Amino acid sequence: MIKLAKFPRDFVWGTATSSYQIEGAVNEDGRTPSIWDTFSKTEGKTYKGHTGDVACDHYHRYKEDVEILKEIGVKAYRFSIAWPRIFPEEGKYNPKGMDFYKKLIDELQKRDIVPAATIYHWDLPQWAYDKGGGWLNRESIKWYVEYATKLFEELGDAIPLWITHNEPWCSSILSYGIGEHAPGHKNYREALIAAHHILLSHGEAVKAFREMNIKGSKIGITLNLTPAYPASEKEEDKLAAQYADGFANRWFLDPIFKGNYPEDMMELYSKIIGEFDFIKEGDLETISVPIDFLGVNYYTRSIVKYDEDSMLKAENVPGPGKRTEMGWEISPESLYDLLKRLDREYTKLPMYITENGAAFKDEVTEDGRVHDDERIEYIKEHLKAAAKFIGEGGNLKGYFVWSLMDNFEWAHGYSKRFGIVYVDYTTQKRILKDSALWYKEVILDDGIED
Ligand SMILES: OC[C@@H]1[C@@H](O)[C@H](O)[C@@H](O)c2nc(CNc3ccccc3)cn21
Repeated sequence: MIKLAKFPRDFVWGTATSSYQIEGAVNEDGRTPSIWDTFSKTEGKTYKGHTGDVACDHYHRYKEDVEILKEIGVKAYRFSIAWPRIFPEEGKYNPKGMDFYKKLIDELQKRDIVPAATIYHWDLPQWAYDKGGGWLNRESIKWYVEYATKLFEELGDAIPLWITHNEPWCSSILSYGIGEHAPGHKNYREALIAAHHILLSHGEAVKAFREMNIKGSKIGITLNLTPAYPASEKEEDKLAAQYADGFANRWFLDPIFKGNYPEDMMELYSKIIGEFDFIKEGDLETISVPIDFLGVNYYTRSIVKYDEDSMLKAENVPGPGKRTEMGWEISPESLYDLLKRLDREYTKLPMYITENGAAFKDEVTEDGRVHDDERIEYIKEHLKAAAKFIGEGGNLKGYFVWSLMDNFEWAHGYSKRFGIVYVDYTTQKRILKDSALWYKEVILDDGIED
């Protein structure tokens, strides 16, 4: 069999999850509610009122799940830490909450699996929201740094890859502006204030991490990035794509890597939100403190045409490609374009694809298996794009499939399955899908065969 794409021997093959989506045990060992506990229990916010109360019961089944990671042969496992387990109340550290993560890390280390920890993957403690709206309150930076510092103290060098935030775009724009995610606000000025405070909290945590001089550990941030393409060669469609790119990507990439918000978006947004009085002297220096790597979450691209009436002057146009169960166009070539653009315009730092994957209609067939050929195809095509970038000298160091297992898909509840491992939520039985068996071979070969 010829190899379609070969990866470096030290390429980091992983899978990813997040705390609220898999753990369950929402009232156990001192954990208090997060904004997602509140949001998911609010009428109409999630599919059929689904919540993370039980999820994949990973809090109790973590040993079995780490054994599955070993069976698949991953080199690294990206998970997130639930802030409400660590600080159930402001200023009140909960060692029992930390103990869970120490046990999880211990299981990973026993199997030579590298832990990659996301400090914040959207489960803000409800107490923080109750004090001035969570990320709307500039005090959230202090609360976050206290939380992150405790993690560095307790887990420090046991975690080689620290990720400050998962997708600030989602925890701000989607959550305070569009309202699809917790806390469900629909106020664009609030969204930009939240984004600013989240980015500031990132910078302050990196500074705290540097002061602690944690040997062998690296720190970065994960951004969800969606390349925007014009629907035609018309100048107005190109302008629409510029604004769509600013909305999704540059509003976060520029402050982190260039130390400023993009001028064109500042001008556009000022007409909507008024003064940027929440940006203080020195903030952009803090946000742009040097990091060690960039995490890239890639799923799909956008194609836009000019729309005078929309805030962004852009209207999405459906692409020609096949779609996943989320309705997202499958566009592996756009991942290559994205990686090349990041390398060209933003950073030569190591990058990790910290999430890439797809939801498809998965079912357990008579043979007790899940033949998810579409997911194999999706991952294969995106790995080929990644290999092409590496082959051209691109500094891509790893790839984490989203997700290890089916889990709570936010507003979609359990209706969308992203896992390479199937979860039967009535029995909590795990079944390795064909994609997990295929990924195992890719990892063994450090490459893809057709
Ligand atoms: O939707 C799949 C995953 C989700 O389960 C992860 O928790 C999250 O990190 C994640 N981010 C994206 C891409 N961004 C996005 C865009 C619109 C809505 C929700 C997420 C996809 N995903």
